[in-house]
Amino acid sequence: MALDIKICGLKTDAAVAAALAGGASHIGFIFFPKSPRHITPDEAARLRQAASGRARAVAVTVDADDATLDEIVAAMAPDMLQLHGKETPERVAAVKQRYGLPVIKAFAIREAADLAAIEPYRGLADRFLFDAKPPAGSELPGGNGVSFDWRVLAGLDAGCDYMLSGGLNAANVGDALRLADPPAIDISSGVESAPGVKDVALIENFFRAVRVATDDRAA
Ligand SMILES: O=C(O)c1ccccc1NCC(=O)[C@H](O)[C@H](O)COP(=O)(O)O
Repeated sequence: MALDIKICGLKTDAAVAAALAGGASHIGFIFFPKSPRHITPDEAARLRQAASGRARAVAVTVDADDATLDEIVAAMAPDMLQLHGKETPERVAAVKQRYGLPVIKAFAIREAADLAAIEPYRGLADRFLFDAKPPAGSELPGGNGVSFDWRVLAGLDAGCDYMLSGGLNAANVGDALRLADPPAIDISSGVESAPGVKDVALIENFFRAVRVATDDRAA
């Protein structure tokens, strides 16, 4: 099965183009004002055009209310919504019903026991995203460049569809793929030269590293 790759926190045409050229299956746009990757729905609407028919545009929000989601969905017509806050199963169900869009629900993971949190969301979220717990003092629930022990994911059942996220970069993605064998991966700060500043060369380098690792897996 092909590995899905999401490049998240895109803010420029050059970064979107590099993600698409590398073969991203998903591109993520952040709607969280405290994030250095935050953009407006109108900016996302323009940026996502290049991805039409090539990659899924994901709107990433944190405990967003209906009015905020209404504005995002109306402006940029995302292919998926990523809920990266403390959204309850009931909220996930309500969001799915209101917009008729697939939902990625994010969870913060440090140890195997943290995976129990997904149980009430099975059958509701279309895909899970496993990110590291934010470091103390961080105002961001994601995009912190911190990883967790990927080996805890190896125990998940085969039917569990998820993205491995948190602290990935070109140097460690091979280990992540080998240890967890995930169906999908997600990266943000590992392809940045500074917080919120995507670097085309780092994006290219990341895809190169993924190709090397996946070729090794297939061999
Ligand atoms: O990236 C952000 O700034 C962000 C802010 C608020 C909520 C979610 C956010 N990112 C979500 C993602 O999907 C990131 O790609 C994920 O957390 C991994 O980030 P990184 O560890 O930097 O690769």
